[in-house]
Formats: sequence, C-alpha cells, structure tokens
Amino acid sequence: MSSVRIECVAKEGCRIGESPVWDEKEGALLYVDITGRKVCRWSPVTGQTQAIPVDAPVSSVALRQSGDYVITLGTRFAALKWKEQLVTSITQVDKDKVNTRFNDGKVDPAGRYFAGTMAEEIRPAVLERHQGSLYTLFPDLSVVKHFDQVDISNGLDWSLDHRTFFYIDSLSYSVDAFDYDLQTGKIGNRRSIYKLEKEESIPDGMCIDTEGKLWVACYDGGRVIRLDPETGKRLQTVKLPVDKTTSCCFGGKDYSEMYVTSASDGMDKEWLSRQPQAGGVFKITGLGVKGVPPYPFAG
Ligand SMILES: O=C(O)[C@H](O)[C@@H](O)[C@H](O)[C@H](O)CO
Ligand SMILES: [Zn+2]
Repeated sequence: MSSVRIECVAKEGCRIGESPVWDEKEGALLYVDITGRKVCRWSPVTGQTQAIPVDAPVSSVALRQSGDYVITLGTRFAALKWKEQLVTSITQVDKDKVNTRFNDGKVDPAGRYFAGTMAEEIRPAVLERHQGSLYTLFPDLSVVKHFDQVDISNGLDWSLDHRTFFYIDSLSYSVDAFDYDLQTGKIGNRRSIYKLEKEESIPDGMCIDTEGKLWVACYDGGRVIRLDPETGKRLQTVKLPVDKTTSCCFGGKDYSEMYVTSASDGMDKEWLSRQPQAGGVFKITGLGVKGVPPYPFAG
C-alpha cells in the first residue's frame, strides 16, 4: 500500500550534512555541512544549492524572527546574514574545554535556541566521552547550561503540547524525554522512551510530525524510524540508499515532504562506490503525515 518515494535532491555530497530546516519564506531547504564548514540552501525551483563557507565546523542552522539565520559555529552561537554572507559571533560556550564543538541545535516553540556540544571526533562516533553539554541561547542572548557529561549531543524537538522535550545523546542509543516548562525553558524528569535496536545503529537527528510521533535518523542505520513516544513502540521504518543518514525535517508544500541529510565522512573508497549518493540530501514523499513548521529564534 506504500507509495513512499525517495529521491536524492541535493547531490553535491556533504561530508556531514546536518540540521535540515525548511525556510518557508524562501521556499528552500537550509542545512549545514559540519566538517565541510558551510551553510547550504537548496531551492526546489532551481534544483541548485547555494553554500556559504564559514571558518569553523558549523553544526546547526535556525531561522531568526528578525530575518536571516542563527547558527552554531565551533563553540559559538552566531548570526548569519545570508545576502551579505556575514557571520557575527553572539556568544561562546565550553570556555573551559579545548576540544569540543557544538553539534545539533533547534529552536523551541518560545523562540529559544537549544544546542549541545561534543568532543571533536577522532573518527565517526569515536571521541573522548562525557565532554559535551546542552545549552540554551535565550532571546536576550544570555546562555544557560542544562547539564554536562554528554557524549554526542544530537536530535531534539518538542511535543505538540510543548510539555515534553525530546533529546538524543547518540552514544546512549536512546531517545529520551524530559518534562518541559515552556514559560521558563527549564527541563526535568529525564527518562528513556526508546532504545535503538542493533541494526538501527546510532540515533542522530530527529523531528516531530503533526500526529505527535517522532522521526529519528539512524546514523549507520541507513533509515529513518517513526516512534510513538507514548507507547515506546516503533511504528514505521523507511530505508534510504545511504548508511549515514544524519537528520530529518518536514518541508515543502504544507510540510508534507520529509528531507533527510546524510554524511560521507568515515567511508572508504569501496563503501563510497557502493553508495555514491552518500552526503546527499533526500526528499521523501508519500509518507501520509505532515510536519510542524520550524520556530524562529526570537532574539
Ligand atoms: O552528525 C552528527 O550529529 C555528528 O556530528 C556526527 O559526527 C555523527 O552523527 C556521529 O559521528 C554519529 O554518532
Ligand atoms: Zn546529528
């Protein structure tokens, strides 16, 4: 019965594609190439990708209420003016650490930018453990640290009623939930809602759909999985033609299409020749569910 269709839309391979975000105003998909150090914008109209090079690993991008974008760059939160190709630092985190960088980030329904850090990888998923922390950049540009001891800070999103925050520390192989206070941005009562199965490999980026179900990209698992956070059950698996699927978001008309980023770092020649689309961005249609528009940073 499935009419699920998968197409590689942005073919110029990323080293680590990440943080896909639909920009409705531009009618385009934003994403980053972390180790490739660029912020990319793909237009479905032209089929072309524009890229802005930056001077450090860029791990997430988010919309900004005042226009343009905010990014996590190295250990900094920064502003990005697209037309001017101008990056300006907002604030720095992990000042007591020498070898960390930001990883995934996303804006909450009240306009706060959540993003976590991790140690620089020696190779994919190999790194000094417990070096990361989870932070929030508030609209007044102040920063709060929620907790530390994170291995690879990754996917994040909020429940439809905004009372739960979902979070992935990749090397825990778990998708976790916290109680969320939208008024204050505080989190608490952490628990696991899903443990990945062996062939699903490493949980990476994540997004929620309009039925309140979570979609998790499985790094080295070559798939996205749909989870019911209420029952802890996996509802659906969609396999992609690349192993290193890194993150997912909904976009396009009415947010009815899913976009999935992927990576090529850590693949040898033979692996790359079997998966020539590694590092590409994929569009999935026919899922029969829609996504929630991204929230812009309110600062
Ligand atoms: O994309 C990310 O989130 C990390 O920056 C990547 O390096 C991989 O996900 C990681 O290697 C797998 O755990
Ligand atoms: Zn990630």
